Parts: sequence; C-alpha cells; structure tokens
Amino acid sequence: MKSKPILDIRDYHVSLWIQEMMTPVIRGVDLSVNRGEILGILGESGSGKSVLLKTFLGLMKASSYNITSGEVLFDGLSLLDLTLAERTALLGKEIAFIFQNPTQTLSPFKTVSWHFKEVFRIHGLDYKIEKVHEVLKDVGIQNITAVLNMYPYQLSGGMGQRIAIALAVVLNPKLIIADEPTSAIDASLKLKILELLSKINTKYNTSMILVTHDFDVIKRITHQTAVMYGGIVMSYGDTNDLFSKAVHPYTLGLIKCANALKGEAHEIYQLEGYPKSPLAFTAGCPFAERCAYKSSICETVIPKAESFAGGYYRCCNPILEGGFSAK
Ligand SMILES: Nc1ncnc2c1ncn2[C@@H]1O[C@H](COP(=O)(O)OP(=O)(O)OP(=O)(O)O)[C@@H](O)[C@H]1O
Repeated sequence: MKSKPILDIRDYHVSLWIQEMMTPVIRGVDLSVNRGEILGILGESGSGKSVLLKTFLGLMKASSYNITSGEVLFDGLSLLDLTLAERTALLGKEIAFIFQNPTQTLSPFKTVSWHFKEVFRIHGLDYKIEKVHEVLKDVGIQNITAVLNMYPYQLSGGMGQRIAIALAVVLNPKLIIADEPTSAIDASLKLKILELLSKINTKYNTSMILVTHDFDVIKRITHQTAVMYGGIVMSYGDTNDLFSKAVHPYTLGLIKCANALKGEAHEIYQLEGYPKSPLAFTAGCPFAERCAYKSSICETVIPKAESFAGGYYRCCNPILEGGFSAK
C-alpha cells in the first residue's frame, strides 16, 4: 500500500488584492507530493505557481491575500493553522527552499561558513561540521575548508547554487521546494545541477517540488507533474504518462513549443496569445481563448477534473483518440 503523501493540497483557493479588488488567483488546486518523489510544477509566467506555494507557506505579506478555502497537509500537519512560531520552526528545517538565484539565499557580507552556522543556530541545534562537509561533498564542492571561508562574491554562479543547495539539505528536510533552480545559471551547468537534485532526492529520500517554465527540466528529473494555467491545474499525473500522450490541448501546445525550440519539429510552433490577468478571469476555462479545440461550453465552465495518468486533467474537449504522441 502506498504511504500518505508528504504534502497534500486540497481544493485550494486564494484571492489577492489586485487594483484594490480582492481577486481570485488560485481557483481550486488539488495536488500531492509523494514521499521520496519529485513533483514538477510547470507553467507560463503568471499561471499562479508562486502564489500557490508562497501563500500556504506564509511567505507573502499577510494583508495581501486571503485563502478563501482549502486544506494543506504537510506530513499530516495542517499548514494553514500554524502559529508564526510553529511555521518559523518548520521552514528551513522540515521544508527548505532553493531559490532561482543564490544571491537570494546568501548574504554578501557573510562567509559560507557563517551561513551554515546560522541554519543550525536558527533552529536551536548544535553546529555539526562533519554534516556540513558531507553535504558540501555531496554537491561537488572541492577544497571544502577554503570554500567555507569564502564570501559569496568569490563564488561562481554554479558554486553559489551548489552551496545554496547544500544549505537547503544540511538539516535533512522532508521536503525541498526549488523555484527555478537552473534559470540563473549557464546552460552548461544546468544539467549538473539537475543531476545533483536528483542525487539528493535518491540519497536522502527527500521529497521535492520543482517549479519551472522549462519543459526539459520537468522531463529530466520529475516523477509527477502539475501543469498550471490561470490559477488552475490543467493536468497532473505521472510525468511520463502525462507527456507521452498529451490529452490536454494546453499540454499539447507546451510539447509542440518545446519540440520546435529544440529543432525537432518540422515547423515553427508557438502558442498564440498570452495568459489572462486574474482581473480578466471569467467563469470559463482560462485557456479557452488560446485553445484550438475549444467549443462553446469552454467559455462557460471551468472543466471538472477527470482521472488520467494517476492524476487528472481539466478539459471539456480532451484529445482522447490515443492522445498526441510526444515521441
Ligand atoms: N503581490 C501581488 N499583488 C498583485 N498581484 C499579484 C501579486 N503576486 C502575484 N500576482 C498576480 O497573480 C498572478 C499569479 O502570479 P504568480 O507570481 O503566482 O505567477 P507565476 O506562475 O509564479 O509566474 P512566474 O513564473 O513569472 O514567477 C499573476 O497574474 C500575478 O500578476
């Protein structure tokens, strides 16, 4: 029997103040992260990836949003009911972050060593130098003693990101959330950082959420994927199944764009149009106006979730005759 997921998000709705109006932005998200697995969250800019994660972790200014319904369970604990002290104790220890850019993690005026000591101090733990050496070795840092004495400006982008990853891992968190961890580094290093995250996932059995715009990142290391659009999860399920036969027209569009970018398609393809602002959301499917498969019903309802690929898709006109093969 499969164990309970480490993170379980149910019927999650969030509104934000936008132009002085409380505006629905996350409109009913259901997602799980299985223990020891990597969930990718893929979506164009503005699809709601950050608002989804930052609100249930309490990382956005409290007065800027309202969680209007839903439940978020982390290892059985209701994240939406935590006090500030409980949340502070949890973040960095049980749930750790890797940001886009190491400068979001590292203070420019402090040595690498200071950052590790600080992680232990904040959580009231004794500093364990052996553990710091172990994780720095895991992330491929050589001359560890010298690197611990360096300041962030002395590190290359790739080294900075490896150290940010080591800082996230050092307390053995149950869940790591990585927000575009490869977007600020050279393409040549991208693969190495992805391999590193995969290695950490395997060695420590750490569950992960990987937020990205990048289809290749998703395909390379995630076990499951959620494709977000307009504050909704359009499709969610096992990564291989989800992309080997695209049933959702938006997923199909993303596959075609990725293939065209890699030069694997016979023609240039791009998704016409842009995602809607939450202020322009209607009662219908947010993707309808860009969708080649739309019919009149798409303008009137947000599609129900239909089971697929160990998860679900939301579409009134799915591509069901075997789906579109991405191969
Ligand atoms: N603090 C805020 N105030 C008002 N609107 C916001 C705020 N933060 C996000 N939004 C809006 O909410 C929607 C979802 O934004 P979000 O940042 O979650 O998207 P995203 O998918 O993370 O995009 P990106 O990939 O660019 O980070 C967008 O339309 C955005 O403009």
